[in-house]
Amino acid sequence: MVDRAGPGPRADRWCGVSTALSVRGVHKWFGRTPVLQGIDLDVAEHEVVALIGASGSGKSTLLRTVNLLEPVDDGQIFLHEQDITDPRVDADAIRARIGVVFQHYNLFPHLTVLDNVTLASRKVFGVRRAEAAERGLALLERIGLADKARSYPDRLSGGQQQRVAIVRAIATEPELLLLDEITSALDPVLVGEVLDLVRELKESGSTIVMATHEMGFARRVADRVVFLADGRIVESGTPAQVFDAPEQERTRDFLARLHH
Ligand SMILES: Nc1ncnc2c1ncn2[C@@H]1O[C@H](COP(=O)(O)OP(=O)(O)OP(=O)(O)O)[C@@H](O)[C@H]1O
Repeated sequence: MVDRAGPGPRADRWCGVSTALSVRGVHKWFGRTPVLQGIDLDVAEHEVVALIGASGSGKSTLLRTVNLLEPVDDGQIFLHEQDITDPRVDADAIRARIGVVFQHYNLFPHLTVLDNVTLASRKVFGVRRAEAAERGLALLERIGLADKARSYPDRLSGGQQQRVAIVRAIATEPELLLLDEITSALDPVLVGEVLDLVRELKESGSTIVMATHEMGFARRVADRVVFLADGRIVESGTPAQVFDAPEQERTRDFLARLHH
């Protein structure tokens, strides 16, 4: 694997950064099919990493192993130096430290927008209703949707729902945010809205790992782009390095195919 990104400008900006996530030698099989074949990936605090690669290359599976939705078959994953693949860990407690947003917004349809945003703070962290509501409203304000607080999700556009799903994921101030194809179900205008929000999160210091098919999205938001093929990291670097001057033939082939 080739990583040309180095510490990069963000490491300078957030001086003294530590490693938020460390994936070490992770293997995963589905039956006899190897899906992750020795993944090593370190993500610094405040870093935004985009996983790119063909369909089936293992991006979602990697995110799912980090969120403990899939057990690893070999290797270890550390969240702020805690081995979260240790079978003795409390998986729910680990998941409470990680925010996740999927392609389909997955808001609870029977809960109002505000209750969607505050549910985890109240149920998992025991924050009092009034305090959770105040914080939830502030988050909705931030994305211009405070007037929808009492609405149900089906009254919102896809882009609005996806932004609510994102603020719901950050409402508990997670140490790490995993975004899995969050723009795939949206039309181009709405992609822009979601992109702006992710950029804002980046500016406020969130640590993000996102799987995406949108190279424009990866280029504009990521500090580092990681290209996966057949469950392996083939190449990693800054967006300019990977997109404009890929060193590996497989990366070049993948990018060339996107343009045809
Ligand atoms: N639960 C499962 N059982 C069996 N095979 C699975 C399962 N989940 C994923 N796979 C297989 O693992 C491989 C990697 O899938 P994964 O979803 O991680 O790829 P991806 O890079 O995220 O693809 P996409 O870009 O299409 O979302 C694929 O071959 C897929 O069919």
